[in-house]
Parts: sequence; structure tokens; C-alpha cells
Amino acid sequence: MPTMLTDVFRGHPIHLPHSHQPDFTSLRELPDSYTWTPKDDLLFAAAPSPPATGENIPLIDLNHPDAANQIGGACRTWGAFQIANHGVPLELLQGIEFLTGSLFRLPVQRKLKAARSETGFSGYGVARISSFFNKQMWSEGFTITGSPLNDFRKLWPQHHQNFCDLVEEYEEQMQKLASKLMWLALNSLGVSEEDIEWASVNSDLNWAQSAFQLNHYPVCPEPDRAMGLAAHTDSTLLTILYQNNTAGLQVFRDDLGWVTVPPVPGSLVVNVGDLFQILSNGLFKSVLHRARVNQTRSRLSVAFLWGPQSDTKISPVPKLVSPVGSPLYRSVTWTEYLQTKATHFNKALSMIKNHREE
Ligand SMILES: O=C(O)CCC(=O)C(=O)O
Ligand SMILES: [Fe+2]
Repeated sequence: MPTMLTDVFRGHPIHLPHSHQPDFTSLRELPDSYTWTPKDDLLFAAAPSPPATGENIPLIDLNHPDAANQIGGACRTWGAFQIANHGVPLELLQGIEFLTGSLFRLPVQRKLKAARSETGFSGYGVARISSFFNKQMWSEGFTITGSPLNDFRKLWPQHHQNFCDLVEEYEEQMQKLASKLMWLALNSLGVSEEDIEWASVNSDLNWAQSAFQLNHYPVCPEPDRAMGLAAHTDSTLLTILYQNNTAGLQVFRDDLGWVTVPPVPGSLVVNVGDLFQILSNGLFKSVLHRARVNQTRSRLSVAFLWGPQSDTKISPVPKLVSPVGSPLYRSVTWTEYLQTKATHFNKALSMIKNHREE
């Protein structure tokens, strides 16, 4: 039995008592513990992209004949893109948004019945990355791995079955879509199935595993001084994000600063994760991103976190390593990488970099 994602976090507990989770609706002022300054996050004050540049992550129509190249280009330059015509029914996206809204609207005491334990992975709580920062984030989250039945039963003792079915259906759709996107991006680099034996298109996807992270960013009295979710990269191969119609997600580019990703109804945001950067030998960039908050509208997002089985060795595809060079990264399993990330956070990728001999 391979190690599951859930096992990794037993060794890396989050020591944040749930009493830290405030009832956001009752706060009229930003408490000190939620007030961010540049010294709390070096990138907090990094310049926002000047609106005049108009540059943003591309919106790619998956039915377009050139979609693979467009995706490949976006993975190289941005590490992120939006997709339209992705085949996931609009009613399913609306259903997931309704579920997420219903969950976070529950009274705090009810949500805490499904609180994530200190060493756990699933359930209600603060952002997992909170332990790397001195300040609290203006958000609440709920993580789902495997069946949500046990947790959903605690939240909705009577009516949880429809929501469980919805999660199952969404997961199925997301898994198919994630695999399709990965192969489109890899095909654009001339990489095909024969080049990666563990990830066959025709398999029933049992080489992959996933989790959902539901996020809620409540209305905030002082959004400019608060942080919804601090800058991070995802430890996945790919993340597919659904956001409601309130802006807040920002991606970072060295040459542009923070760029806000506008919500496009019915579309999905795709992030390149750290493992895809490794697999592509650094050609694709795992995108640094964060979520800001808002004074008038709350925001919801649902991140589908997707990667390989925990014990699969991920290493740069040999075809993408120059004949005279060595791979940019050494090989790691998802479990090993998550352990590195849990200790070194945003420096994890550089920890597994091969140092080239000059
Ligand atoms: O809420 C968002 O837009 C970003 C969420 C995110 O980055 C995450 O859950 O990893
Ligand atoms: Fe993320």
C-alpha cells in the first residue's frame, strides 16, 4: 500500500489552535495578528502590475486546434492559464460553488465539528502554510481527500449524500481534465507516452491521486493590510482552480509583479505545480500565487490538487535534458517532496536542484 498524502502530514503537524479561527463576520477592525507588513512576507509589498500593460495569463479555448502549443507557451512564460470549453458542465461548477458556500456559511461551532486535527490533512481549518508566517491569513479552508462522507456527516447530519455525490462527480471530471492538460502541455515539448512510463493516458488514472482545497475569503474591513492566502507555489503536478465571480487570485512574474487573474464565468484556472517544473526539467514554471481579499464581496475558490501516486519517482524527462547536460533536479516521490516542502516551504524546489559542475 503506497503512502498516501495524508500520511505525510502526521510528521509535520500544524500547531495552530482552532481558537485562532475567528468569527470573521463579527470583526469590524483588522486585529493586529491579521495585519501584514513587508517584513511578514517579502513579497507582500511587491509592485502590482501596472494596469496599462494589460498583460495577463492567457485564456485558452481547449477546442482550438493549436491548444497544445498555447498551453505549452503559457506553462513556460506564466506557469498558469485559464481554460474555456473544458467540458466540465456548468451545472457541476455551480453545484460545487453552492456546496462550498453552504459549507462556509455554517456556524463556526458546526464547522469545528469537522476540524482538521493537528496532524491531519482533511477537514476544516486555517491554511496549511500558516505555520510559515507570523501573521494570520484572512481566510478559512476545508480539505478533502478520498471520500468526504465522514466529515460531511458531521457538518450536515441529515443531508450530506448529495454533496458527497457532487464531490465524487467533480473529482472524476477533474482527474480526466488534469491528465488531458498534462499531456497537451508535454506534447507541445515533443514528449509522448513512451517517454513517461508511469503516466499512461490509457490507464484508468490509478497512477494519479488528488485532493480538494475549498477556500473562503470573507469580506474584510481593511483589505489592503490583510492577506487572504500568502504567496506560495503548489506542490502538485497541476492545480485546477475554480473561482467564484470575485477577483482575488494574483500570480507573480519577475518582470511584471503581481497580476490579478480576472474571474471569467465558466472558465477554470490552471497552475503549473512544483512537480511539473521538475518533470519538465525546469521548462515549465511552477507559478507563485496568492489571494488578496475584498471589502465588499466574499470570495470562494476550489483548488483541485493533482499529482502522482506517492511512491512514484518523478524526475526530469530524459528527452528534455540536453545531451551534454545533467538533469536540473534529482528524482523525488511526491511524499519526499511534500516532506521537503513542509520543512523548507518556498525553498523546497531549490533544495532538490542538482548543482551543476562549472
Ligand atoms: O483562492 C485562490 O485563488 C488560490 C487558492 C490556492 O492557491 C490554493 O488553495 O492553493
Ligand atoms: Fe495554491
